[in-house]
Amino acid sequence: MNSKKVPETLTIAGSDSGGGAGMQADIKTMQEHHVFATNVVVGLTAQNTLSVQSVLPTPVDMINAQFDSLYDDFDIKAAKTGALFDQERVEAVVSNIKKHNIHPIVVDPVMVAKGGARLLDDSGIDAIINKLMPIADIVTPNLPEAEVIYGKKIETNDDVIAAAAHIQQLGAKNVIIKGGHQQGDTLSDYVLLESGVSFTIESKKYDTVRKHGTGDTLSSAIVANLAKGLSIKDAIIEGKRYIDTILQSEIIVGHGHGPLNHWGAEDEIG
Ligand SMILES: Nc1ncnc2c1ncn2[C@@H]1O[C@H](COP(=O)(O)OP(=O)(O)OP(=O)(O)O)[C@@H](O)[C@H]1O
Ligand SMILES: Cc1ncc(CO)c(N)n1
Repeated sequence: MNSKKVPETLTIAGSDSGGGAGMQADIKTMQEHHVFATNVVVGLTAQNTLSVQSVLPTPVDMINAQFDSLYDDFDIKAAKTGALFDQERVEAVVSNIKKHNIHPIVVDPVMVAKGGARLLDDSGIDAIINKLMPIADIVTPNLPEAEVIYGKKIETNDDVIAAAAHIQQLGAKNVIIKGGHQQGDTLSDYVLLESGVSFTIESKKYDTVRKHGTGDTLSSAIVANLAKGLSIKDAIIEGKRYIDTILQSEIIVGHGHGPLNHWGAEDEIG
C-alpha cells in the first residue's frame, strides 16, 4: 500500500456546465497541480463555449452547509473565490471566510463571462469592493474588472499602477491586474505585492479563441502553488507559467470560446 498526504484546496465558485471555466476549470487545474480540490458551489450556470444560457444562485443555507461540511473534516491549505452572483452570496461567502478563518484566500472578482453574460450584479460588485477586498490575500481582476473596482478607465501603464494601488488601499494585500485584454502581440500582468514591491510578467499574446477560463485557471493555479508551500510571488509567477504552457497546445472542444488544455503542462509539474 502506497499512501501519501496531499495538500487540500478549496474553490468557492460557480459551476460551468460546459466544463471550461468556473469551478470545473479550478478543479481541473488543481488536479493537474497534484493538490486535492474541494468546492463550495455558489451557483449553477447552464453554459457552453458559445454563451451562458441560464443562472441559478445557490440558497444561502446550502452555501453555509457546504462550508460547514468541509471545515468539519478537511485541512484546507489555500482557497479561492470565483463567480459569486450577487450581494447576498458575496456576504454569505465573506461571513464563512471569517467564521472558518480561511487563508490564504485568492479573490478572482469574476463579473462577466466571455460571451458577455453577467455573473455578478451591481449590488454584488459593491459587496466585493467593500466586504471581500478587505479580507483578500490576493485579488486578480482582469482589465475591465479593475476599471470597475478603480472607478476609472485604465488606458496607460501609469493607470494600471494607480489602479493596483487603489485596489490595495481597499484592503487586498496583493494585487494582480491581468493583461489578457490588452491589444498587440505581447501582454503583461502587473503584480503589486503586500511589501510594496511591484513587477510585471510579460508574455507573448497567443492568438487563439480557445482560452475560456484563463482567469479561473490562473487563480486556481496560484491557490495550488500556495497550498504546496510556494511564496506568494513564486505562486503567481508559476501560475502564469502554467497558463503560457497550456495555451501552446490546444484541444478542439465546442464551437465557440473553447476551453484550455489543462493537461498541457504535465511534463513540467512536480
Ligand atoms: N492570448 C493570451 N496569451 C497569453 N496569455 C494570456 C492570453 N490571454 C490571457 N492570458 C493570460 O491568462 C491570464 C488570465 O488573463 P485574462 O485577462 O484573460 O483573465 P480573464 O479575463 O479573467 O479570463 P477569463 O474571463 O477567460 O476567465 C493572465 O495571466 C493573462 O496574462
Ligand atoms: C461559472 C463561471 N465562472 C466564471 C466564469 C469566467 O470565466 C464563467 N464563464 N463561468
